[in-house]
Amino acid sequence: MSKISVKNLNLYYGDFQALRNIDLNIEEKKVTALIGPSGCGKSTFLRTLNRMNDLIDNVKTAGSLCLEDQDIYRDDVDVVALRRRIGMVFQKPNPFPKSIYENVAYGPKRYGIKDKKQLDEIVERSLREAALWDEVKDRLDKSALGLSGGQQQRLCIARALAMKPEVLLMDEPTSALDPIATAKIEELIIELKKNYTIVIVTHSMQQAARISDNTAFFLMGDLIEVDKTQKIFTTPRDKRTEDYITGRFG
Ligand SMILES: Nc1ncnc2c1ncn2[C@@H]1O[C@H](COP(=O)(O)OP(=O)(O)OP(=O)(O)O)[C@@H](O)[C@H]1O
Repeated sequence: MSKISVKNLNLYYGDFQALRNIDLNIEEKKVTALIGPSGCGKSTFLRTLNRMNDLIDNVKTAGSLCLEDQDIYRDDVDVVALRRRIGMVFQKPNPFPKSIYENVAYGPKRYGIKDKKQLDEIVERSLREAALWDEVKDRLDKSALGLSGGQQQRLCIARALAMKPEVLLMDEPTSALDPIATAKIEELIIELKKNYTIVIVTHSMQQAARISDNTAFFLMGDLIEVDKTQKIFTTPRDKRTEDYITGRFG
């Protein structure tokens, strides 16, 4: 089933067209990987899904993007509520300079949850879901900045999960991490897809092959091909996809 369906999406930064006629369905409770050479529009596309591009000046978006049956670009959409349903994790772990507890409790508190017991429960659930609880449960009041890079990234995932999103967008979430921390995040992503729909931008084709169900290949603003990951990496339909995955460019 499609969680998000994108039809005829075009996006411009001023006069520059960064995405052209994109049609793509994001399947529910699956991992969709976005791959392609630098500058092809992967991050731009990812940001259209929760309207993060709205924050950039001079962006024009046309086409239709639906989260289930809701058109997310309608004028009356509450963008804050939308971003609550579609959370985001960035390339570089970006915890707040606050305690581990406060990082996770921050969003729920802003949404008006004040009850300490309820916040405790959200913090524990989110940290458990992000496979971080056992490592931090005895130092919840310590600064998040004292965690390792991989732990910080799992904390950022916990922070997103605290808002009970339905979709998680991840923009190269492991590119700043070592192989062991990367493996932990990959395991976590595979676990999380039981409950969440995940869209991940990655430069690593090995990573896309390891963790994703579907893969979309972008090239210079066009979506060249989208299919089951297995198919993309074994028998792609388009010569350009084949050239990219066999390392002929990129
Ligand atoms: N804020 C912006 N203003 C103008 N042009 C932009 C902006 N952000 C991105 N672009 C341009 O849009 C195109 C797509 O960029 P985008 O960052 O989406 O690509 P990408 O595939 O994610 O690249 P990378 O893998 O290097 O992160 C590029 O040509 C880029 O220079």
